[in-house]
Amino acid sequence: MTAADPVKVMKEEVGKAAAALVKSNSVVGLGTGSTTAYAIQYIGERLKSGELKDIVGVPTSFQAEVLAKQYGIPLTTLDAIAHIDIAIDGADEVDPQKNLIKGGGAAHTREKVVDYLANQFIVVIDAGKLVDKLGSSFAVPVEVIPMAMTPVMNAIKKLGGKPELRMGVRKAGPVITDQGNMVIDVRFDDIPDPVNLEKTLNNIPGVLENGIFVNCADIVLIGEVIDGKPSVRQI
Ligand SMILES: O=C[C@H](O)[C@H](O)[C@H](O)COP(=O)(O)O
Repeated sequence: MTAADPVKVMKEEVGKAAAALVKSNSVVGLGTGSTTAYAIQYIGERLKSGELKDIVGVPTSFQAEVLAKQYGIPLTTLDAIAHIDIAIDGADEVDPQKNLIKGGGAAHTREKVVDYLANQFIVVIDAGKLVDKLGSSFAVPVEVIPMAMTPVMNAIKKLGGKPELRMGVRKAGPVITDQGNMVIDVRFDDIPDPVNLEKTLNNIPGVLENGIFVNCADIVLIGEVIDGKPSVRQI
């Protein structure tokens, strides 16, 4: 028998813990990525068992929509609801102030809309996503409309960033987002002020949204494996 992949174990454990926080009669923001996928699965299982009743989900991506349908979670749109009670979403980096970099799956634009609207935003990560400073291991994803790609890249270079157009895997050419745009991944040697950088990037004409999320995460659930045993702690 092969040993379970510890990262997968952490993701499943933390996804399950987040799913347990969802209450009946609530509107749930459904995030994107491999960690949130477990939360969606366990929300579906709680619905199926009758433990959870009358919830509707607001998906943050085509991936979340497909998974929600697969696990029997009824869906709605932002036009049909007055609020979101809880959103569950992953992250690529989390700093001690609970600022995030998101967008490893190119879904950060819709995620930002849904996660910021939620009364409670729960972030689900494995312990490897914790960093002392944002940008230390992950580039900042920037969604850009295709005709503005070159001027946006030039503007980013002037800010000291190193932009790289995200290319598809098993697809020739760039990654195309759910909105039909492209993603530029930007490496910064240092991000001393994430609040300011988020605004500065979004002010470049042609940028739709970037993956820096500040002042929005309420709880970060961290999946860990300690002495071979999976556990979840929160900050
Ligand atoms: O665009 C994708 C999202 O921001 C994801 O939530 C993020 O990349 C984390 O994904 P994962 O849980 O697969 O590491």
